[in-house]
Amino acid sequence: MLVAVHLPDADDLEFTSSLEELERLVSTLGYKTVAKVTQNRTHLETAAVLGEGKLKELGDLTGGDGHVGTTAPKKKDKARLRREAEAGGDFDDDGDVDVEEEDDDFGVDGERTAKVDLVAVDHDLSPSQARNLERATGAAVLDRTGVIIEIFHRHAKSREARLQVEIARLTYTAPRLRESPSGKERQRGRGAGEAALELDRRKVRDRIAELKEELVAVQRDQDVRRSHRRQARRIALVGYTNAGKSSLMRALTGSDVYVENKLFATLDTTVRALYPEPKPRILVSDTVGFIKKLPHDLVASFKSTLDEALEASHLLHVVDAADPSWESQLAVTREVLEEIGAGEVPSTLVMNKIDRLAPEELAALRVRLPDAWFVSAHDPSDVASVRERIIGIFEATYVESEFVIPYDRQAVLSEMHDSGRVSAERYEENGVIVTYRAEPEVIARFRSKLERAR
Ligand SMILES: Nc1nc2c(ncn2[C@@H]2O[C@H](COP(=O)(O)OP(=O)(O)OP(=O)(O)O)[C@@H](O)[C@H]2O)c(=O)[nH]1
Ligand SMILES: [Mg+2]
Repeated sequence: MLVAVHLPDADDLEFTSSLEELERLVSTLGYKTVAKVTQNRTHLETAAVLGEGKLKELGDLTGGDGHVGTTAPKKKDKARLRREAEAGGDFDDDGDVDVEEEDDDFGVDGERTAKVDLVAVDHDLSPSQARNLERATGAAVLDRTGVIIEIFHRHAKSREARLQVEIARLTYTAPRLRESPSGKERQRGRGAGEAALELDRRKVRDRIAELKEELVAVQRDQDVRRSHRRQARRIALVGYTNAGKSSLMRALTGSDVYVENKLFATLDTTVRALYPEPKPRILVSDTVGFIKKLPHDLVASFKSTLDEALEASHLLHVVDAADPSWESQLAVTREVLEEIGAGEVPSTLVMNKIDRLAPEELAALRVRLPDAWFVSAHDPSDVASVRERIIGIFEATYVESEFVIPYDRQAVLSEMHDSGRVSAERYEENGVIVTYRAEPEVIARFRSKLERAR
């Protein structure tokens, strides 16, 4: 069940697309949305976001009693416990959790026929709002941040990503611990509860510190690995989630990175060489997608997941041109890039999925964005032209120079072929005269190499 309040500062498109995005986010978690409860209001209600009447309506739909009672929530906490148990929660070693029956025949017209597993709210909830909503609905409640953290938690694969997500998750859960005592604490009775809570909070703090240390170690290892790749020329694909970065990566590198029509299909950076390989080769990084209202702790985790990519000399900013909210997605991506210190890296807009646009829409966009590349990642000839243009980006920095390479130093000539473009070779008495185009640093490197040999 999705819940959102249409506040006066959001226009209709923003409101619906945000809600649709939330729907896609929960579907990434494996939930099917059965209904959306929305309300026009000037502000969010302090107690439980929705007004009293709407809250009652929501309770009817979810099988809860629809108000923020004062009694200790007994039954309702099971949902939370179960979720935490499923998610491998760190605080509840109480494995003895009742699993409530699941029932699929939910009356969309709002009859009280079945329970829902999750109420996802498209606003940031305070711990007490979340708590109150859980009481009123009898279901587990997550806000957008909680949903996103949960996705990362379930899907992060690399050691580094998992550490970062765990830190974000604990930081998110810690304040919520205060107002929602876990089963373990309740068993200990009232007085003990307080002490146990203190203990739990301290445990969380210690654990966060521990994880941060581990993270530093993992990152040190990666720095070493990265420095081996440093000479390579690199570009990074960045952009909003589901824009088509991985699809483009696959097509450009002939690799089989994961592509899926779901949000946050990619959570780790992968690096592959452009294929067929130009000389010198160019590395392409595929990165995690951005999303609006990205939880702050995850921004930090994005930063480090993205660090590698940000060492790229050029960013291809991939945009889903067929998404009605592409403009705000573009703005969000730029903001986050700015925030993680990548605002200055040169970038090119790649308007993707143009196969989904009507010809006149495409024409209008071309006029608006004269410098952007317009492509479909599914069209091989578009991909080929992206490849050529990527090579072009690097060759644009080339300068031309002439070298004399003695006959006993022909190995240097073959190295030169590997790191730039040899445009002419003339065999003379004292060696091969080579007209060479490459990056200025590369030219300088060969100069000093040949000087030294003399
Ligand atoms: N029609 C069309 N669909 C595309 C195109 N490029 C990608 N898609 C589809 O868009 C969906 C998302 O593609 P991905 O490549 O996984 O997107 P991503 O940017 O890597 O997404 P995240 O990893 O979730 O951030 C998939 O269903 C793709 O098949 C395109 O040019 N045209
Ligand atoms: Mg991807």
